[in-house]
Amino acid sequence: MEHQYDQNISEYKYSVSDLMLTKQQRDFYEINGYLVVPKLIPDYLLDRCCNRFIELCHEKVPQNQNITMMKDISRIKTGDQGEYLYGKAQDILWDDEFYEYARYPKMVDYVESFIGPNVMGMHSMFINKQPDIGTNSSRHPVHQDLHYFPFRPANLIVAAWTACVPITVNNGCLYVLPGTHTGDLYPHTYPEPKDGEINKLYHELKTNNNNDDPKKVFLEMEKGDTVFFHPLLIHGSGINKTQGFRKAISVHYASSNCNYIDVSGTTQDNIKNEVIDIMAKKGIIDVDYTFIWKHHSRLIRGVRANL
Ligand SMILES: O=C(O)CCC(=O)C(=O)O
Ligand SMILES: [Fe+2]
Repeated sequence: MEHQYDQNISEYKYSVSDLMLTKQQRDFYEINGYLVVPKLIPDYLLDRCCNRFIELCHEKVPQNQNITMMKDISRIKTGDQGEYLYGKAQDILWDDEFYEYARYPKMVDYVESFIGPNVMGMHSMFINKQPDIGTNSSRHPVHQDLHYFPFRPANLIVAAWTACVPITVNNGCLYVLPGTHTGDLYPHTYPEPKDGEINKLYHELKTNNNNDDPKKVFLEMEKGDTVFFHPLLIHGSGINKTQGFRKAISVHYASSNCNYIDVSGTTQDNIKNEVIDIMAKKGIIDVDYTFIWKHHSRLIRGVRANL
């Protein structure tokens, strides 16, 4: 199929083509920095991902798959096990079940509309937000994803995030600040301890005046609904006030035509050093930040260029 890539000749800045997007959807993304597509991913595929996550909570993770199982900080202390202990599976692109999500053709068609034909999966996770036990650790503080990424340009990066169960304000849905993708990348750091316990690497926007921002939009979603969002969009998620598990799966895609950048001396220095320290503790030493990203990413469609 011939696709029209009109990046240079159109007024569009944050999307490269109309392959999957109606004019209305494309305009919405350009203005707001996110787009919800209802019922994009079929239930059977999400059920398989949920089952795989539960399996991984109880079994040894295969060595060849790169997956990191992350425990919720509050649950480590309570001695909980299984789904109550693990809040996240990270770097899931080499697992057959999760990969079916990441490569789901209709979703990648949308991704291609935002970033073009050479699609890399850069960052991936299955998120299991457990019931909060009063420590606030189930919240995800307000942030911009670009803080974590040592590659540019930002406009050739897009996240896909899919609800695996019905997600509401009550169980900690995503919230977004529409239009913030047109701004800068801001400094991030750990939230104040008074705000409760916080999981490793969950940095927060430093100038956090956004909590009472009237523009905060809560994205309540049905199972299978998928939100695409720009890496500068300010977003986060609240605590899970229910007794159920709020499950979601996400992949952050980038065009392989992006380039790695050295983030030393920038606002991203803190996250870079923290990730390198974590790697060193795992015995992976003398690697730079971009090596880690090269190692975790996977080509999904098109050709691998620079990343
Ligand atoms: O699922 C959440 O609560 C937050 C996820 C998130 O920030 C992301 O996928 O970029
Ligand atoms: Fe995020």
